[in-house]
Amino acid sequence: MFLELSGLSRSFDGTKVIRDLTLNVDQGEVVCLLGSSGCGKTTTLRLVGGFLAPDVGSVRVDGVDVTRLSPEVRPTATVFQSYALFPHLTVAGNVAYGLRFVGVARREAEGRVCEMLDAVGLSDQGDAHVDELSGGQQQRVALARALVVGPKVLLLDEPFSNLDANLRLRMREEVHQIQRRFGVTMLFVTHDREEALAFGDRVAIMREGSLSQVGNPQEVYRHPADLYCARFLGHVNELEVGGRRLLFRSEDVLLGREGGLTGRVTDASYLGPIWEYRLDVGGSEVVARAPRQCRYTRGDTVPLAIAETFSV
Ligand SMILES: Nc1ncnc2c1ncn2[C@@H]1O[C@H](COP(=O)(O)OP(=O)(O)OP(=O)(O)O)[C@@H](O)[C@H]1O
Repeated sequence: MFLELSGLSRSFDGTKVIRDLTLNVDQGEVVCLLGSSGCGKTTTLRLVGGFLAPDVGSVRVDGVDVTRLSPEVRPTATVFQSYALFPHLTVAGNVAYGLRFVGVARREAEGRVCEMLDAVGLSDQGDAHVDELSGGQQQRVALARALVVGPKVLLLDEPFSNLDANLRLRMREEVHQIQRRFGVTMLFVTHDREEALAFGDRVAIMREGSLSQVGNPQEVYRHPADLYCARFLGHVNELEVGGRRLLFRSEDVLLGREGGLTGRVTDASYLGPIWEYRLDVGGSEVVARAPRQCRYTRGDTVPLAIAETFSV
């Protein structure tokens, strides 16, 4: 394994925040660390980046134990939520900054800065000051600054959280392209389930300082380890049918299809590409997501079938 987190634990003021966390990441793989606020995602990233030391456990990168190394000498680079750019330096100055500590000759440094600015689409902004840039551009500078040192592992802490929804999607795609181009191994922190599913080769679901499930997006979504993981990734319907408890996703409810069940529509919300319905099915609430063409209104009685269930 390329990045190995083994049995990491860390307490603050006597409270255990990270509990015996183990995670292995392949070379070139993107793993998204997904969890609710306060579950320990940033602390985990700081342990990997060297900004914090674990009480117990180790971090290895490419076979080397880096647990006691400081951030500057670790083969990792971090993109923080706040970008942490230097306002008094130009775009190129910010990108070049990291190279000062790794003893790269001036000419080579200039070449690498140019290459990185090109990779993030900022070739013509090298002389600009960072406070003249938009949020998305600042994000690109932060990414270029992290990549310029040629890290073996790139750590990203909610890098898109300050961007609006459209830019967020665009930056996600751009970072994905850059990741593929450089083949860099990534640990990516987010609390956004869609972002984790779309971005990660694997998703690691974190809860109260440890990992509840690690798997590829389809695995964690379709075969959740437990109800917590299932609910974290989307709405879970629970229905007693013939003495059995069925668990199923809202998009697996087929409205208008004869399946032995009937529901009464209690609410309908238009979400753009789809409608979301709430139905009363024999006294239980069922949430259904259906294409635009599938149109019902409150009070309608609708036959329904369930396409797929899952168990935990
Ligand atoms: N330096 C610190 N001193 C004391 N407590 C800390 C410190 N850093 C983190 N914590 C606590 O550890 C817990 C986990 O924090 P962490 O920032 O890792 O969570 P998170 O999952 O990244 O949350 P968010 O999504 O809100 O950023 C929280 O209860 C936090 O208050």
